[in-house]
Amino acid sequence: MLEVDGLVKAFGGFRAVDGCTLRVGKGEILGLIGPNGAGKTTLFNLVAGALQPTLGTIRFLGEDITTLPTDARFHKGLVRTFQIPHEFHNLTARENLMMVPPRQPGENLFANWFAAGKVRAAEDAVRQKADDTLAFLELTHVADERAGNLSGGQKKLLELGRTMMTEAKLVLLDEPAAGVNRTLLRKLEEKILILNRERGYTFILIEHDMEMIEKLCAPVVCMAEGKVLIQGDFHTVRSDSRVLEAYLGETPTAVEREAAEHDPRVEDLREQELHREDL
Ligand SMILES: Nc1ncnc2c1ncn2[C@@H]1O[C@H](COP(=O)(O)OP(=O)(O)OP(=O)(O)O)[C@@H](O)[C@H]1O
Repeated sequence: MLEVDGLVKAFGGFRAVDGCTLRVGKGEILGLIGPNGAGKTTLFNLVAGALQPTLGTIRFLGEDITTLPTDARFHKGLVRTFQIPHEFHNLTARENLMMVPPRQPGENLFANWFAAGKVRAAEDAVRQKADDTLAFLELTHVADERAGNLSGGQKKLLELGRTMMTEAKLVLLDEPAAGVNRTLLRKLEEKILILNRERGYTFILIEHDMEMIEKLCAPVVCMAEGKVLIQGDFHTVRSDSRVLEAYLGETPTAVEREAAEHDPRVEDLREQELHREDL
């Protein structure tokens, strides 16, 4: 579905992404992990079209999209979730979903004037789709609530819902677990799995929460210093010494080592490793 070849993004003399080659197959939920500054978000920005690569190519469904603008990629079904924009906080959850479909007939002045009935029918269809999406996400009870008043987890579900209002094929999720409580996290995971297994969505998911990566993602790709370090199943990647080294830093100073020792992500990796050994 997605083929990234030799991708480089240089900021001045520094390469945030440094020769990335990656394949994402249809129906996968690919987990992208790596320490801070590994280049994950920059890679997302390149794939979504928010940044132009210095070198390399990106193909989506067999088509070279390297120079296509973001909205053209969006129309092809390559969708990145974004935090709900600040100016949308005063809109209700339902209205936030209804804003998504591009080129609504209601936006066209002449269509409004000449075909008011048609516009109303289209708006009714969009409203219905928004209500179906809210029902799927179990957010019907907050349909008329201002988006700004929703909890962190509800906002994440709504962001996922915005991708369901389009014909999304590949969805890029940037840290979906961040700021979400455990209960809503389980719900978010469940919805991602249903969208993947029953509705054919492919996902790339950047995440520091290793539990979520383990539950949802195959394959897992670990990036470090702008490069793909390793790709494989969660257990293979987790137990690869290069991955642990990347999280700890190759030649850490005493202070850095002390900080890394207490990094919750490293503790998380270690804990899971010990748990695996127990088994
Ligand atoms: N616009 C920019 N100009 C200069 N340097 C940048 C720019 N954007 C990112 N970088 C640098 O590129 C590197 C990779 O950043 P990026 O945000 O892609 O990492 P990341 O893997 O997503 O990290 P995190 O997990 O902390 O979000 C970092 O060193 C960052 O400071």
